[in-house]
Amino acid sequence: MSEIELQDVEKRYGSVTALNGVSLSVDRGETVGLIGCNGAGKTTLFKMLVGHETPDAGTVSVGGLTPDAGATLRERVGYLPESAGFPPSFTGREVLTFHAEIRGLPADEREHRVERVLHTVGLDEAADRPVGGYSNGMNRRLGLATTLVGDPDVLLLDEPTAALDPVGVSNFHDIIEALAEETDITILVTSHVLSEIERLCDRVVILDDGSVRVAGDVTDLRRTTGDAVTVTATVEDDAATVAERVASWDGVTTATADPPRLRLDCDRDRVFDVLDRLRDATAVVDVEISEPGLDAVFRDAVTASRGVALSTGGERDD
Ligand SMILES: Nc1ncnc2c1ncn2[C@@H]1O[C@H](COP(=O)(O)OP(=O)(O)OP(=O)(O)O)[C@@H](O)[C@H]1O
Repeated sequence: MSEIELQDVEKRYGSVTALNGVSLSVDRGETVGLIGCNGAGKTTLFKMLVGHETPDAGTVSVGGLTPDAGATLRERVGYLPESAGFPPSFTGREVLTFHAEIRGLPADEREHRVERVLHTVGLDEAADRPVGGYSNGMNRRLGLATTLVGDPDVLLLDEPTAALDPVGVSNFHDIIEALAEETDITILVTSHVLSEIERLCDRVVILDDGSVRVAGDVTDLRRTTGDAVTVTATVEDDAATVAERVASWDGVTTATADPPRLRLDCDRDRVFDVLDRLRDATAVVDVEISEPGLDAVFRDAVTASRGVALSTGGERDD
């Protein structure tokens, strides 16, 4: 049986339809990414899974519980909202002990559980410092620890790494990957950084305007973007002139220049012929071949649902 099951879920706020017939099934132990533009309905869906909202129509079940199960549901679900603040004078350990208490952990288990989650998120050494002095990354990891202290079956992470520096992002990813690998916790994560979803998730769900547009295995979805690969090369000759010449070659779909870089979209089975020709035509300093990522899948899904092309990466519409 699925850990999370939504059937034709609708949620309205006045005249705004936040969720419009969402059906979704997530198995225990899966890590699923939820992506969509601002206002697509991601946070509303999370709030429903943790029982902060109830559906106007349709059904929601998490581990067999419905959103109106209240505290019983919240014991099973750890929810890390987009922003979570803590009293600055509390130490990390005090924050977690408080969360352990409100989650109803017996007093004799609290200390051990707090110690364990401090270790999981790498805050052992900072445990007794006031959180007012924590970095953004440490704050986010403490937020994650507050969700883990109740030993949840389901973890909901809403843009968990927004505003973190690259080291903070990488530390956070390592923790999530370890959790996914070493436990059977079910993880749902939203992000506007699609490479993050590609790294962390087995499956992805694309929401737009309150509806699921695409859902599937990350690798399979990337394959649906066709047989194109992108070659990025640094060339010694003027890249714009080279791009003009290369644009008409067999196997090249588009050629653009951002001197000294050249960017070519090529047919996958012709890419090495194109590279050989390129090397004959100009001195190539370095070259990189990349496959289309989730950003292409996302753009196609949203473009198809709206009937208009997104102008840029398309992750945000604000
Ligand atoms: N409490 C509320 N009252 C009124 N409208 C709301 C409320 N919560 C959400 N909405 C509206 O529902 C829609 C979906 O919002 P939601 O926050 O779920 O989107 P989101 O995908 O999480 O967006 P973001 O990426 O910006 O966080 C938006 O149009 C939003 O304005």
